[in-house]
Amino acid sequence: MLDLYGTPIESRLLLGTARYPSPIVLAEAVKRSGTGILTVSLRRETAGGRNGGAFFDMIRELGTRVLPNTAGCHGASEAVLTAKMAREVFQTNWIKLEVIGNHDTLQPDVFALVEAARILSGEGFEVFPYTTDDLVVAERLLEAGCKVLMPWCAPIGTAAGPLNLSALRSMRAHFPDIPLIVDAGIGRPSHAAIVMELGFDAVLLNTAVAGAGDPAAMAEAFAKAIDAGRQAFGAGMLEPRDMAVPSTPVIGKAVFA
Ligand SMILES: CC(=O)[C@@H](O)[C@H](O)COP(=O)(O)O
Repeated sequence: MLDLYGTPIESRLLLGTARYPSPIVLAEAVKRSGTGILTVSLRRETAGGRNGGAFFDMIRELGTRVLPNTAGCHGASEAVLTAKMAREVFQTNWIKLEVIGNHDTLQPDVFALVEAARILSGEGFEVFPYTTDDLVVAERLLEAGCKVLMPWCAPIGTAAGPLNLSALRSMRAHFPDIPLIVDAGIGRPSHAAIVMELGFDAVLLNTAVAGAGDPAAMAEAFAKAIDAGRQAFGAGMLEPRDMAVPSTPVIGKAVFA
């Protein structure tokens, strides 16, 4: 079972809660996904014109564990402040730490991310950093106290799928014992299956489900793909070969008259 900061989690799908057509559709998607963790943006919901309090109440009523996030924060101090608000609102030390460094790509500012991770870990938070697939940054985040890493596979909201499989593969190989959750850029269930087949521990996604024609059906499709990818990883997959190998062994030679 997936273990995140000592908490066992059954489902390997973490789901975002933004951009659903309605709260009812969100609730149905959560149910059919079987997810054990929902991520909720503090800044978007409190500043986005909606009534943040009512939205947070609705999320609590779903009864699923919440991983609040600092989406929309652009500096370490803003992210730290938002994390502290999240701790008050959701009574949890978990925080998905997002510090955005570029408006167009929503690429994380990895320098501010490491700084914020160090401050928050020092204050008792259990930090889930949204990061790139860079190994040196990953090392720094672990040194800063993170025990889980959340590398992107493509920029947020692009649905582009894994853009750099080789970087993801080396991340898995370098950190065999650290829970690695692919976060952002997943567009299709097949993308989720691919990263799970590489040995990633879980997937976090939002746009591909919330923006689907039928979000609840898509949530279920993702859950199945994630389970299939995980099972395939555990079952031991064949490596691709250059030369053909007959799938039916042939004994002796056929004689044609
Ligand atoms: C909801 C959330 O936390 C997003 O910032 C996250 O990174 C998901 O990205 P996608 O919307 O691309 O799945």
